[in-house]
Amino acid sequence: MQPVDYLRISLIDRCNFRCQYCMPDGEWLQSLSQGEWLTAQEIQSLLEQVLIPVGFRRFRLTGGEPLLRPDVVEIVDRIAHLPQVQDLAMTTNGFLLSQYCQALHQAGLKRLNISLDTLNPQTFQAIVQLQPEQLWARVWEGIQQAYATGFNPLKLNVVVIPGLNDHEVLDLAALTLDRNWHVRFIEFMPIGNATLFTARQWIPSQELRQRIRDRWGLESGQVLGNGPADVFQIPGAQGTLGFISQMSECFCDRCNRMRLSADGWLRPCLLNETGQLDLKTPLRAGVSWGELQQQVRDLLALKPEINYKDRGSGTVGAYTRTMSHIGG
Ligand SMILES: Nc1nc2c(ncn2[C@@H]2O[C@H](COP(=O)(O)OP(=O)(O)OP(=O)(O)O)[C@@H](O)[C@H]2O)c(=O)[nH]1
Ligand SMILES: C[S@@+](CC[C@H](N)C(=O)[O-])C[C@H]1O[C@@H](n2cnc3c(N)ncnc32)[C@H](O)[C@@H]1O
Ligand code: SF4
Ligand code: SF4
Repeated sequence: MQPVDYLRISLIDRCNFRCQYCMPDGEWLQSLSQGEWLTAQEIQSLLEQVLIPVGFRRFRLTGGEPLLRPDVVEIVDRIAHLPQVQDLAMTTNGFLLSQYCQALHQAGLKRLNISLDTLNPQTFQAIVQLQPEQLWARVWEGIQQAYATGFNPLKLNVVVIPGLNDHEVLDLAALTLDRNWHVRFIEFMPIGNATLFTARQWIPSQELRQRIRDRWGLESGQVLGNGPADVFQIPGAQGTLGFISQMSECFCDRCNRMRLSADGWLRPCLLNETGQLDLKTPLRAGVSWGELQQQVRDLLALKPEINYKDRGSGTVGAYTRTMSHIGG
């Protein structure tokens, strides 16, 4: 078993996009109120006093959209300065990146993964389900600025949806030819929008690799990361290609992570609801750090049994929390 030392922290459950694959169809999502969020100080205390002592060392800030959190730079600064932290990264939709990338970098954020499912502005509007033009251009500008600011490696996440953006796989892969960017293709998972998942299904990474291999050839590659991507490279390209293949090649037996939600629930698995632990209520009630550490150690001991394969054991009907709530 892998050591579980990677924590994905959701800073906020709200988002300024409504990506088709992430949000339930036509359903209004109830958001947490600001008072329900862990504060910046509470996140720092939980890390320093509970989660780092039980072994977490690598952290990723996500959401919802983490850049909607007003104190995001302060949170980065607090985490980056904890001496035991070995890696601090963020996953964002990039819309507010131009505005924030300098401050985030100065505060100590090292790596960024940015969602970019298409190179076509109209397809982008259809995916994020928002009307204003210039959305794609603004995200593209954010990516360029983040790269210029020095975020390295800079990764782009593409959820591949049959009939929606799969015809762009070669164009997206081509971004890595002359840029040191790392494009990752993610198999659509059955969380977020069940209707879309049932209608469209997913494309196995193996099939995408074959398309790329037929065009340019493909060899194994390497890039810094803590996640489940299998990394390849077009021969001679500056960047790499990653494939995140939960559906075709379940990677649960190498799972190294847990998630902390914006309202302080520690969750052992993205796709299985078993074992979630409320840390905020006892924290606010003054329960001792030692007691909280013990509760997390007990959950870590159960973690190998809580995974996608065994999801039926913990999930009744549909998932009660979506990707944006859990922290994807
Ligand atoms: N099933 C499953 N999918 C995951 C998990 N972690 C990440 N993913 C998928 O991988 C995608 C990309 O994750 P990112 O937020 O970019 O982070 P990462 O791949 O862990 O990051 P690196 O440290 O750069 O490797 C997510 O959107 C999910 O679709 C996980 O624990 N389980
Ligand atoms: C939930 S988002 C949160 C961070 C940020 N808002 C963003 O989009 O990058 C994190 C990641 O989850 C991925 N994601 C969301 N729903 C998914 C699904 N049903 N299957 C696979 N990946 C999904 C997104 O593409 C994104 O890369
Ligand atoms: S949380 Fe991320 S993936 Fe989900 S709707 Fe927002 S931008 Fe899209
Ligand atoms: S589905 Fe659960 S156990 Fe499997 S890799 Fe993702 S978080 Fe880990």
